[in-house]
Amino acid sequence: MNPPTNDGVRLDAITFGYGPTTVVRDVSLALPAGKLLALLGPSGCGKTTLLKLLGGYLAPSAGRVFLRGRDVTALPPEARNAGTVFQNYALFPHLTARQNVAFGLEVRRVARAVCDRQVDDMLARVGLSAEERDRKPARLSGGQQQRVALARALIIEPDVLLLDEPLANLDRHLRDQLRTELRTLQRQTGVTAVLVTHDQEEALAVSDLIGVMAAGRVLQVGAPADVYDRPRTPFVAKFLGAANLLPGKMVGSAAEFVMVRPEHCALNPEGGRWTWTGRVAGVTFLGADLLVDVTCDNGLSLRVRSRATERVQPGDLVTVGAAEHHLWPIPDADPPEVTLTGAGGDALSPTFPPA
Ligand SMILES: Nc1ncnc2c1ncn2[C@@H]1O[C@H](COP(=O)(O)OP(=O)(O)OP(=O)(O)O)[C@@H](O)[C@H]1O
Repeated sequence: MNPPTNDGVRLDAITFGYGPTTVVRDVSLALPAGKLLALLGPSGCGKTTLLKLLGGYLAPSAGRVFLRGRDVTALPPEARNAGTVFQNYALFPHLTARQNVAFGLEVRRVARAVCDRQVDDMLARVGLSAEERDRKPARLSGGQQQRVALARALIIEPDVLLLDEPLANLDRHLRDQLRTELRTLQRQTGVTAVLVTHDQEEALAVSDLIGVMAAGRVLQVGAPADVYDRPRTPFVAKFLGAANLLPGKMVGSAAEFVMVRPEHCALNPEGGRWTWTGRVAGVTFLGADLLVDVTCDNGLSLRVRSRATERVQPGDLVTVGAAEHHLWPIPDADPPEVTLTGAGGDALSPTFPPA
């Protein structure tokens, strides 16, 4: 079968193990050219391994890898035209920023004058000042080093840009700023990109598509809002943000859980078909919002995100309501090797363990 020409990246049934331990299981996905895919999942789920399989640093035990419609499964990294940015920058310490970025062009024997111009253009695009360009990595901040790493990856006009937690070592403010810059640059250059992250917000904020991974599988791929609003499994629901998972079925659905996000729950609504009564177990002040945890008579715990102007205290008797269109019956179960609790600690404990 010929892959469609708008393919940026395609994985067909990729499986990989370190020795006998399988860490990537039968992964298939397609990313159109020019789009950014965020691979999101808890530590150890196989994100970096999948990125290495894309870059050619590892070879799959089964399946095929296509970049720009070309079957690269048997090709080594240097024949794949992939640009890579790692969490730890991995710049050449003895070279200046300029020389680091020029390296990829020199290997390709680009003429000196052309090379100089392109390197300067690229370093300007990533926001490095003229003076910083002549510094070695040790004299650049983490954010500046990551800008150089990005320039170095982009200057070769890669078929795919592979980003392995590139912002993880930066402080929060810089991380937010750089992720916006990264996204702008990716859009401007039109490069197809795959970003590995365990940060839900980062994945939702920068990507065209999110692939949620757990235990070596990609459980769902879709547009951020789609995956957030319509998760296919309980794990996906929980990993993308706080979720109330109500055990039980809605009429016409085989789902075992119905999801409602805390921001779609209201305290003491007037009327409504979907309401639960209980006592406030805890209140967390977040500035603009409050998180209100409610324990219902039947043992159910519900979290409500409401405006901080709401006046509630632990012990108050309240009603929690949600509009029917915000109730999402989760269509699939998690695969057996994926456990909500085992995969990521407390944040992933199901609110309502299955009976
Ligand atoms: N070189 C290796 N040899 C053996 N096992 C490995 C090796 N590298 C990774 N693993 C294991 O493979 C699994 C997947 O690792 P991988 O680094 O792909 O996960 P990850 O999702 O990127 O995690 P993190 O977010 O912590 O980097 C983990 O269980 C890990 O311990």
